[in-house]
Amino acid sequence: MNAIAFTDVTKRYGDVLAVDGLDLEVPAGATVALLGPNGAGKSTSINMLLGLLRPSSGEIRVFGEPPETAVANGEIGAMLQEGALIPELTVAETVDFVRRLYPRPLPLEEILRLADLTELARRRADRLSGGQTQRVRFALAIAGGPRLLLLDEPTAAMDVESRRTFWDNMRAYAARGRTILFATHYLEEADENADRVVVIARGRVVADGTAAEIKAGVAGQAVSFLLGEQPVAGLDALPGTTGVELQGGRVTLRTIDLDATVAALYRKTTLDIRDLQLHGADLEDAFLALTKEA
Ligand SMILES: Nc1ncnc2c1ncn2[C@@H]1O[C@H](COP(=O)(O)OP(=O)(O)OP(=O)(O)O)[C@@H](O)[C@H]1O
Repeated sequence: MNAIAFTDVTKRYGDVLAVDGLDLEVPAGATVALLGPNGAGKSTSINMLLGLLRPSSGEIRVFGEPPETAVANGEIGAMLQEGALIPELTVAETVDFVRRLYPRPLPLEEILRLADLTELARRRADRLSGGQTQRVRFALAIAGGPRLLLLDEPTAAMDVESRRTFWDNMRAYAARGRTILFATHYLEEADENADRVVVIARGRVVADGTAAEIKAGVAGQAVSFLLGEQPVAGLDALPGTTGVELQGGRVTLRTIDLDATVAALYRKTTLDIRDLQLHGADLEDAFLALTKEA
């Protein structure tokens, strides 16, 4: 069953086309990163999934239902970009207050444990650090035991240590078979924490797959080697090769098929090749190539 299905969804704000014919299906149990530059349409898509915005056209379903129904049934939890806590309440009081609003909440102790807040349970909300506040917001997002968890740039204000803890907590929740969609512009976060990365730019999906598939789909791979005085003529005809560069005796072949290029280099030439190095595209190269203005 699909947790999320967007079918040809468009969202306009006046003249601005924020989401442009978005088609996206996320099966139940997946952890998906929505990766895109500023203004790509990530927050708009998440707000539509929560029923906070209506699409201008197209259809959205969450577990087969309209978003409003899924929200009313406590199926969706969300951590959005803003949202203040009530300063006078303790962490435990805050979480307990919110969990009681849901039809099938998780037990309080379990929520505190999943969000790494057990030791801070009696701390007042206005005495928390930024990273601790984010953990409370995560706790509120999972309080109802949602089948679908939406996180809009959840680590934006966190330091390195808080981020690590946050993603550990997120993965522990995902491991219970829950579906997670998170928006980010951090490539490493998408790479490390999602089993699928959907790259969006200008309101459309421009790539969709595992991080490895997205990297492999971009012509950013290369092989380089030392050739000494031997001639470079003919190397541009090797399979997959898109360019040849020569610098200080080192030849670099750019390729869209690293395996084929390297195999042909050994099998189809008689060159004496030294110090062969392979250069894979990284996700950053792929992301920049995919999202740059057409
Ligand atoms: N309420 C609004 N009124 C008019 N335009 C809007 C509104 N909200 C968003 N937009 C525009 O819609 C486009 C998509 O914005 P959105 O916030 O969904 O992108 P995003 O991918 O979440 O960006 P960011 O990473 O910066 O949060 C942008 O061009 C933005 O300026």
